[in-house]
Amino acid sequence: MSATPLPAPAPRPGEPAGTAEPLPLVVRTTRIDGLPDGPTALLDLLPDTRPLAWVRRGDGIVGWGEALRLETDGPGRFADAESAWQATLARAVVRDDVRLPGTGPVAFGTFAFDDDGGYEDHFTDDALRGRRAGTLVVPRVVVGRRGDVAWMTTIRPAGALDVAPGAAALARTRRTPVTGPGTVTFTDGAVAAQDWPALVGEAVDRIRAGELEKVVLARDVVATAEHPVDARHLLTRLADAYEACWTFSVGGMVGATPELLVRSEKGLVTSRVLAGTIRREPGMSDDDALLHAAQLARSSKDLEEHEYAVASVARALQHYCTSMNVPDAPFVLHLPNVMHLASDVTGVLDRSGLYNGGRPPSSLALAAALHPSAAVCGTPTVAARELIREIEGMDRSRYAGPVGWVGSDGDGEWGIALRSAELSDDDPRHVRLFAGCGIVAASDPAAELAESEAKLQPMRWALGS
Ligand SMILES: C=C(O[C@H]1C=CC=C(C(=O)O)[C@@H]1O)C(=O)O
Repeated sequence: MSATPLPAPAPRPGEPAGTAEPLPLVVRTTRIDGLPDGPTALLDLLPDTRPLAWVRRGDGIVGWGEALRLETDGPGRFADAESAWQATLARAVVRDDVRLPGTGPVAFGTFAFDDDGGYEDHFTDDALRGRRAGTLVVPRVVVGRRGDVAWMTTIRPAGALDVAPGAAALARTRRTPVTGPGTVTFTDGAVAAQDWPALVGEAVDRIRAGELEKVVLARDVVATAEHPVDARHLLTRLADAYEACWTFSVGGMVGATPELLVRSEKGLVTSRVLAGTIRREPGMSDDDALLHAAQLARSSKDLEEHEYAVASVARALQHYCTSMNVPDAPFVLHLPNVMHLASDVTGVLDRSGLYNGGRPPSSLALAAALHPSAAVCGTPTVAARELIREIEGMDRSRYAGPVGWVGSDGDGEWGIALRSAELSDDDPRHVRLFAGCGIVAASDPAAELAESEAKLQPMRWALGS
């Protein structure tokens, strides 16, 4: 694990370079007025370098700059990130005049789907590190909105130039115009689209043979753009068109996910569980959409897929809650490209600290406990993860891992990084798009390929000029 404050702290007298502890962070939050309304108003503030975002229906937080970056990896990536964050907070000097979720110190995070093992035959050491990584980024500036209240937070290592938060500081932020990617070509990722149904067929055989009940298999597509891909171009298009989703950007993972792994706010825990999908054709009438929704709600194959996902979330959350509400039946979530079976599971957080050395679990700890749910892995979890490692043949990296933010009181929101793309560090014109499908005994490989195409649609569209 490593913590990288920017700028690097100077060694104290007599101390060798590189061993100094990160300097304490100085954090100030102030209310700001005059932020325009609209689903992209926060995103429109972002500069082009490493934008950070978690926005839905115009509310949320965006950030830029790096006051601190915490890098972890392997099976301990969540716990190590949590303790590094707690250590950072313990030394921070905070003045928060707003006191809402997302004000004060905030870290944005993205975590790899998998943590370990089984890949050595397929991937190089470098690729393995990416697969296992976890990152928390504490921005220099955060701007947020919740309903009528907007705020700005500045975060700096003690001793760095003090920038008072407020409208004047916001106006001074240097922003280059958002650029489009130009012409974009798409090619097969690790597994060619035409070969993918055979993998689904293999999974169906293994399920029918009784090895497991459900597995989620994914595929990737590589996009190559004429110009460097500006994450802000993707973010604003997604936030405009997919308003029911959480539009995110952290560490080069960009997307609009409909699935909330966990929100923890003032003792109330919520998880939006999705599994079970039907495609929505472009131009479909409202009447046809309702017929499709009814078909989805009656589909025993989709209801089975959904039940496994809800059970996995309920099972993981029950250890942390004093009471829970798990809906008996799902509702149908309508998105522009697909409809999903959806269940909002809620619980009251056990604040006794019984399970966590006297402290209630943070939203990050809850995300760690819930990951990977059966919406992205399968049932039983271990068998499904093994089968994914064995047959998927793809580096999931941070696709289907938790992405979101955590605040100083532990409250925060973590989505599952779906309907997402990974921007390349090496070549800004390259982007990897991902989509996966839950497979059960009744799954049809050709239909799953069509479903994965529908799930790729938001990112393909966002890359349009
Ligand atoms: C794994 C993905 O979707 C999950 C979430 C909703 C519906 C799903 C399904 O019906 O298969 C998947 O469980 C993805 O979009 O890449």
